[in-house]
Amino acid sequence: MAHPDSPPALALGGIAKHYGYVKALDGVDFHVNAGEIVSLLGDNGAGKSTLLKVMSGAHAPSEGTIRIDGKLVTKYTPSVASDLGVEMVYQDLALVDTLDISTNLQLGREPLRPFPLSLFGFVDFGKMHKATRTQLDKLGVRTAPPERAVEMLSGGQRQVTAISRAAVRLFERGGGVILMDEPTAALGYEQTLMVEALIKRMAAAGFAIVLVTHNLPLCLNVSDRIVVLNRGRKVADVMRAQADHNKIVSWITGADRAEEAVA
Ligand SMILES: Nc1ncnc2c1ncn2[C@@H]1O[C@H](COP(=O)(O)OP(=O)(O)OP(=O)(O)O)[C@@H](O)[C@H]1O
Repeated sequence: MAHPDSPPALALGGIAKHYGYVKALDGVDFHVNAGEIVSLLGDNGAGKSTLLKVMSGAHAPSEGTIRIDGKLVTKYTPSVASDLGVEMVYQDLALVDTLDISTNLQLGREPLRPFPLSLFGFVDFGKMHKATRTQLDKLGVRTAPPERAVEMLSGGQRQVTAISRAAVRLFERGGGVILMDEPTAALGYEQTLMVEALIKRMAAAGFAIVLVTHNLPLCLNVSDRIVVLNRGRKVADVMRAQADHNKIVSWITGADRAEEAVA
């Protein structure tokens, strides 16, 4: 867990986002601390993806501030986010199917062989697979051998690989924020448990985790805190213990005077 005096790993202040006449977000404050799992919930069109895209640098907010580890960031883009330790795990996973797990994890950072061994191929696959195995061991991930092609993996194994890839990058810098968009969409029961366990291990390792999901059981199982958006406004921001299934549904649907729940 973060030191109580540490600033949040990621903090958004007064975020508004307009798409033409559509006000997708309206004055949203949001933060996540190191070691914390925050679920972001809301009905279709509530603004979850838009807020996640603001956090990842993919969308510039129309108004508001972004702070990483307490520092105000201007000109926030996906590459600035990545440099500052904010990694997004996309719903479509963005893995290269024809390549193995190792290459997907190390893409762009593959260990190279020195001359004259490079005459037999530039990439040192032995070293790369070994490094991947060590990294996956650190994450407690044992799904498939690093040599296996991603196209041979199950949905759950692919999801775990995508999350591991973000985690491996962040491990190298000693922490950071992982943003996940529907990590268990289209996964079976066992696979969801596998992803759930990985999310918890990563938070225990000190990562800050933001989870956009429609999966209430997942949210209730893993979250430390739950944030609900309704028509672009934050209507609840509560610790897990203060939420249950019925309350969450009423915040999502707006059936409650939910502003009372905003901390
Ligand atoms: N690129 C865009 N151009 C115009 N309007 C957009 C765009 N992206 C989102 N919107 C609008 O902004 C609002 C919020 O959309 P957003 O995708 O953030 O919601 P969401 O909570 O992620 O919904 P879902 O659960 O369906 O993915 C919606 O009214 C949506 O139609």
